[in-house]
Amino acid sequence: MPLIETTALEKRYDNRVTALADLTFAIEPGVVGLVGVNGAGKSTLIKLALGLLEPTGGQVRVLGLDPIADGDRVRARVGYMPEHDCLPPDMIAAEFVTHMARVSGLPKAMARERASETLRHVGLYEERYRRIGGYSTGMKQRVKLAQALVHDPELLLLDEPTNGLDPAGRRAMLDLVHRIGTDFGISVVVCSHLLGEIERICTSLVAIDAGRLLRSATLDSMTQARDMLMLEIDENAEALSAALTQQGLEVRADKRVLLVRMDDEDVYDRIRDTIADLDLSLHRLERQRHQVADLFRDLPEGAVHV
Ligand SMILES: Nc1ncnc2c1ncn2[C@@H]1O[C@H](COP(=O)(O)OP(=O)(O)OP(=O)(O)O)[C@@H](O)[C@H]1O
Repeated sequence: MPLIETTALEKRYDNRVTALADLTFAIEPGVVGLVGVNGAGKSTLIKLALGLLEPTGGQVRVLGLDPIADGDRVRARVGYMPEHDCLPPDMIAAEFVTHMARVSGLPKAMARERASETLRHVGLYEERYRRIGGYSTGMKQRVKLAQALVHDPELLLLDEPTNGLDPAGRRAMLDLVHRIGTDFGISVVVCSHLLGEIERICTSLVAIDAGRLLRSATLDSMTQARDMLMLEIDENAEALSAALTQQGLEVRADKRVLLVRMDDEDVYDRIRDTIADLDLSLHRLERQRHQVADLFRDLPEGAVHV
């Protein structure tokens, strides 16, 4: 079952601002990056998925449920980390996370135990009895993450979890998110306006711009299908290009350099055999792995920050 599935989803604010339009996609379990520049509609999508907002058109399903009609069931199975600072500065972290566990319906003793455990997972065990107001930005982000995790959800929705952090803090937060996905087996949707930052921890990506879908695909399908073999030969590149094209391979030629799409591993053998048949001498052969960011460069300028 998809984690989140939308069909022609639309959200207009005050009948004026169209935050999302005709958005149709389905994402499978894993760590999913939701990318788009500020204002693209990421937070709106998350709020629709939580049932905090109602669509003005189309529909959204979360774990197969309608977030408006089945709001309680969705909230029981989903954890949410909001983008902006929303923590009570005078509360002690352990008390706050325990309280959030109680709000989710856990009995008192279990809520306390889960709060300690969750604060340990996010790296705040030693500091758990300190006032939140005295925490650094990185520690506050971790408390927000802990309260989202405390009721042991199946799906975490994280709105810009690296907001306000320095580069080391951003890396640490993303490593933590990655571990939640791999070690605890919890699916995660992580919003970011920086594709390059989150691609390394994601199993799939959904990119939106001005409320519309740009792309939705798994990382594997994005990278593998786009790998190319770069080969350089001393002479007669045109003959080699023609022979490979005739075999159905996709070839781009630029003087002595050819780029051949790697559809499968036997492309290596076919190139080797063709070079031998034509009696050419190969100067260089290299596999060019495409960075995910490369695949977004052909999109409208500024649509996604890579
Ligand atoms: N409550 C609101 N009333 C009116 N317009 C809104 C409201 N909330 C968001 N918008 C508008 O909807 C659009 C999408 O906003 P949204 O916050 O979903 O984008 P975002 O991708 O999450 O960006 P950011 O990371 O800056 O929050 C923007 O044009 C924004 O100004």
